[in-house]
Amino acid sequence: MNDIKLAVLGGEGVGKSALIVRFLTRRFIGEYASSSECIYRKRLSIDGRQLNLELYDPCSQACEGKSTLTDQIHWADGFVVVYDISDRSSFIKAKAVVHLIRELNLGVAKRDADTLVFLVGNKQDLCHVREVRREEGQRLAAESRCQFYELSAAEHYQEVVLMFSKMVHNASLGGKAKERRRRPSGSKSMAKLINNVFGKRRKSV
Ligand SMILES: Nc1nc2c(ncn2[C@@H]2O[C@H](COP(=O)(O)OP(=O)(O)OP(=O)(O)O)[C@@H](O)[C@H]2O)c(=O)[nH]1
Repeated sequence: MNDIKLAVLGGEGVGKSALIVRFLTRRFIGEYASSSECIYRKRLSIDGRQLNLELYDPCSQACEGKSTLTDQIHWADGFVVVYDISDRSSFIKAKAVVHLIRELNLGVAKRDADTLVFLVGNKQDLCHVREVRREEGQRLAAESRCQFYELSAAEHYQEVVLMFSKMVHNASLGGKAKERRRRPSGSKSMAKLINNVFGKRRKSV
């Protein structure tokens, strides 16, 4: 069975947990605990194949055992980088995250340059107080070889599911190559790294 590991990254309060919870449970519950990082786990069937999905939701505030962005980037098969369209500072942060992912990819190996990254402008329902134009998101995505989405965890259930499903599908296609790249360092050391980075917090939905 394939294991797919996705990290949802971005600034504080952009709606990372809201997007994950919407995808996994269909619900938008409004308020989400943000004092700890966690990994949500779910078994999925995509194109008739069984997959174990792990979705990493970081902690924006200072918290025990907090992993670094570099650790998160090394752990995941794909990234959803989120900003809030009504908060320009969150777009600047998303841009920095996307650039860092691309820089680290190049540092590891040239063939990793196209690691899967989706750029998501969330809170589209707040477009009356928009601070980031859609074209700016599109431009950053095009420059950084990302797929781009503007959506609302609050109002667009179908779009949120489509976005994550596409990410899981694409990550599953690249999984074998990734597994081959991981093998030389040994699966034990990978498991150890994950435990060191994320501790033992796990959530199943
Ligand atoms: N209007 C609107 N509010 C949203 C949307 N998504 C999330 N929110 C709200 O934004 C706030 C932050 O959402 P979270 O999901 O906790 O954001 P986060 O990025 O996980 O936050 P941290 O873990 O603190 O970094 C909450 O009050 C959510 O209800 C959206 O699509 N539209």
